[in-house]
Amino acid sequence: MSDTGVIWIVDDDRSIRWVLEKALSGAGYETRGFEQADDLLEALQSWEPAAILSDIRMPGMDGLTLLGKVHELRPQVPVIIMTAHSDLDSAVNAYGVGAFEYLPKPFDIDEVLDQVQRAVASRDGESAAQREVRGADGGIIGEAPSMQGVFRAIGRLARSNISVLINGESGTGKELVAQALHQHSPRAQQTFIALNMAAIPRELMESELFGHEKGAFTGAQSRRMGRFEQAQGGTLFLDEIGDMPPEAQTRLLRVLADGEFYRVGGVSPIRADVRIVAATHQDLELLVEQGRFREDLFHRLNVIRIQIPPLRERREDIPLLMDHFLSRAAEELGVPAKILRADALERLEAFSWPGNVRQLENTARWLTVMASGQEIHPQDLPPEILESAEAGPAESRDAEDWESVLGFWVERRHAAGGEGLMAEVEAAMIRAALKATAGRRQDAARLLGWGRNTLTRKLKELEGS
Ligand SMILES: Nc1ncnc2c1ncn2[C@@H]1O[C@H](COP(=O)(O)OP(=O)(O)OP(=O)(O)O)[C@@H](O)[C@H]1O
Repeated sequence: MSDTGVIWIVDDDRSIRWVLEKALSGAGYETRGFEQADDLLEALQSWEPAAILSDIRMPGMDGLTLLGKVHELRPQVPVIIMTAHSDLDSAVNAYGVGAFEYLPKPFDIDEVLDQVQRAVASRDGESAAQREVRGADGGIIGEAPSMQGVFRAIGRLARSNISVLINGESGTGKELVAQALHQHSPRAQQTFIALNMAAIPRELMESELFGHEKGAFTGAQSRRMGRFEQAQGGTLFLDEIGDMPPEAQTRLLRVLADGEFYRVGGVSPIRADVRIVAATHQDLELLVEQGRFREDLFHRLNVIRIQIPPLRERREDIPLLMDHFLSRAAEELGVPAKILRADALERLEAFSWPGNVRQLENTARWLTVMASGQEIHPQDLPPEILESAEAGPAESRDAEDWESVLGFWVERRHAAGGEGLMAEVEAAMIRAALKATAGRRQDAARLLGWGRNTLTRKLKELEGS
């Protein structure tokens, strides 16, 4: 029998059931509440609801087990999983066994209504039970509401091939999100290739992307496959897309429009079956306005946008992330994981993390090596964190202390078995000098005490490395 238009809610928490029932009936749905998954399953033998909203953790049968059983019995019924344990794992687990949506608690009522509406509408389309079963990967940590938005976007995009543009500061996890998009896509079994536009010398960009035929240009001694060809059937992650030179932008646009490309010097077109995920820390709209990025390409890439917030805007994730990285660092080094004292954690939570999660990860490694005891005290923290707390924002800090900061860095690298530090220092100096001179090479060279040719040569070496 059909229970058409009726939304079933299963949650052991009576108040949650009540809130949902009120909201849904206010929106014109009939509802039926269940305290336990078993009762719902029994009713499902004789009735078929329009959709099911299920809690993930309940006494007796949990939400994901219920989900599996619902799909055996009534594969066409969409299920929305609600959970307070809001990480990507449970979301992806839910998608993997065919959930329609994933709703982290505490939820917004409008969002619940929106999802229920879409779940009901989806019944006319593809059956939720036909969703591919995929394993959970975990990996991305985040309980902050802004990260939940990111996870939901990954979940929603799971079955699609559309282009995605990821925005976020350096070290916020753009590549990780791109990988998750790939892993949860129908292309998961194919290749994921990551390419950083800022790291490829301009003159080699086209050949890197599309490959070349033998003799296409001086130095092209043999035919070479480009990244597009390598990623065939899979996903190509184009990081720092804002740094793509104009000629390459034009070619990329043509590939996206035509679905085919030519190797440099090639005459026969090659079909491009590649999903593009692009990322940037820059404001692409602004680059478009300034005429530095093609507007048509921007629109092609910007079908779906995922914005990853900087770590300082999701400080509530710092304890979780720190825990995760401390245990990982300990595992890598084969030592017991250090324990962070509450006062040390407070300092970490107050820090601005300009290098975002990457900086936090490095700090966890550093602490694992450098903190003398098993517990991490505030005084064990790296100087940049201690000093920033004492002296306020980076701008107001005494610029003369760079030598001591450098000293600490060298010590830490030495303790971690580091080598070849000068190359890193030189690269950092070059970047800093170019930043300080707004990219004017002549001025940067003078600042560094080099001739312009030396700087150009060093930059070439850096690009090639
Ligand atoms: N939410 C997260 N949970 C766990 N690890 C994370 C998270 N975000 C980032 N990381 C880790 O931080 C490091 C930096 O992440 P990633 O390389 O994805 O950043 P990015 O934004 O692509 O940086 P860039 O723009 O500099 O290339 C990686 O080691 C990644 O595994």
